[in-house]
Amino acid sequence: MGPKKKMMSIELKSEIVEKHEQGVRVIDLARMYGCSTSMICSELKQELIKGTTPARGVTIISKLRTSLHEKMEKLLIVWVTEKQLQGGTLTQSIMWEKARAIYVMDLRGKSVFLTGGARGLGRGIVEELLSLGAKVLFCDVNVEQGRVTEVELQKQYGADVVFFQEADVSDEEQHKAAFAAAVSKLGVVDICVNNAGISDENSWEKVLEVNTGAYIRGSLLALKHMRRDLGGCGGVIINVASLLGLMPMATSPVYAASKHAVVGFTTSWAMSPDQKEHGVRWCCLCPGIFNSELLQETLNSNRVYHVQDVQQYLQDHGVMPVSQVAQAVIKLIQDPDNNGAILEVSLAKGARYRRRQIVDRDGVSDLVVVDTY
Ligand SMILES: NC(=O)c1ccc[n+]([C@@H]2O[C@H](COP(=O)([O-])OP(=O)(O)OC[C@H]3O[C@@H](n4cnc5c(N)ncnc54)[C@H](O)[C@@H]3O)[C@@H](O)[C@H]2O)c1
Ligand SMILES: CCCCC/C=C\C=C\[C@H](O)C/C=C\C/C=C\CCCC(=O)O
Repeated sequence: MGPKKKMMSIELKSEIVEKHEQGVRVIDLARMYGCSTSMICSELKQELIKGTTPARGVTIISKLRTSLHEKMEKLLIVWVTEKQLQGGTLTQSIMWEKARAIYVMDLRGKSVFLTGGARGLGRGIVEELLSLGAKVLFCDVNVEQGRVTEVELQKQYGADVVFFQEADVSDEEQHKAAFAAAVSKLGVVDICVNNAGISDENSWEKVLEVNTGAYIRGSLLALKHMRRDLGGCGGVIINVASLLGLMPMATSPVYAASKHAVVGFTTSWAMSPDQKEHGVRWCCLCPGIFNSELLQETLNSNRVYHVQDVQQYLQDHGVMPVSQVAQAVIKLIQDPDNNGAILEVSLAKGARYRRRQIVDRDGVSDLVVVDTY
């Protein structure tokens, strides 16, 4: 016979639920009440789904309003009152801007692990994060460039806020060691950006290893570290895919396959019924072509088919600067309500959330498209 399950009184259960709503972590509740974290999780879950009716659904949703939401509303009211006392003019759009500024995730002191930060978009994202007060450990296979970038950024932002770690993310041990270095240097990883990518139609195994395999491994490493129900602090996982994760392109079948896989993986994890307990938010970035070394190297090689079509396209349409795409990553990170989001970025239309497709499980032809976020 296995160990007897510890019984909990209704009073004790509601005390636990109340403490959890006030922000006490699952692991601390387990310590406080002398039981396992899984027992606490199952009590919290049962409480949430027990006897759900439309009216109760509304109550549950209003319970999900965190103390953070309330704190933000209070800050906004104080700000509006002060403005009115000073006789300032307040338009709806000014208030909206301020509400957004209060609402977005504050990056000061947040810790980030990013892959492929030596140059290109990775470096651009690191710079944006540092300018907003975050601390970053980035890894890269290009040691020489990684060190140069580290020195330049340390000079600008401080020696204790940005670190480089050599790692080829297609190598499991190196990738894990780089993530562990981030935890050890920064204390915790709040945000994980999987960005390192390559484009080479002559080498499909390598492309899948770097663009897909390492993204899956990196996401799972981050999830395990961040999961609130396992004692972590929650967090955000951003996977840099591509417009070619959403559409086909004759130039790049392998690359497109590698990026479609990332979108499928990320958006599927975002749908986990346990997502609220994990406290981990999943998002995809899908940019069009931007001006990085990867683009230049690809255009000067035989790594894509019909390269002259790409050159023509770029001549006709132009190309985005890295900074525009890096700022879109910040938008994704800062919006606290966008779990499962796909943010497209293009020169023609800027950064736009992709409208969500609700696909009937009997088939995908009758799409229902809904606006979200
Ligand atoms: N450039 C574009 O037009 C474009 C468009 C959409 C999406 N993307 C994606 O954006 C991401 C960044 O691309 P970029 O244009 O800045 O490329 P980039 O080549 O300029 O920078 C990528 C960085 O990743 C590093 N890297 C590559 N393989 C690695 C590995 N195995 N381990 C560790 N580091 C590795 C490189 O050394 C480099 O520093 C990629 O995932 C790419 O697929 C690029
Ligand atoms: C298209 C192959 C060019 C190869 C350049 C190297 C890597 C870049 C890969 C990108 O992920 C490609 C992304 C999108 C290309 C697709 C459509 C272009 C639309 C561009 C726009 O509106 O900005």
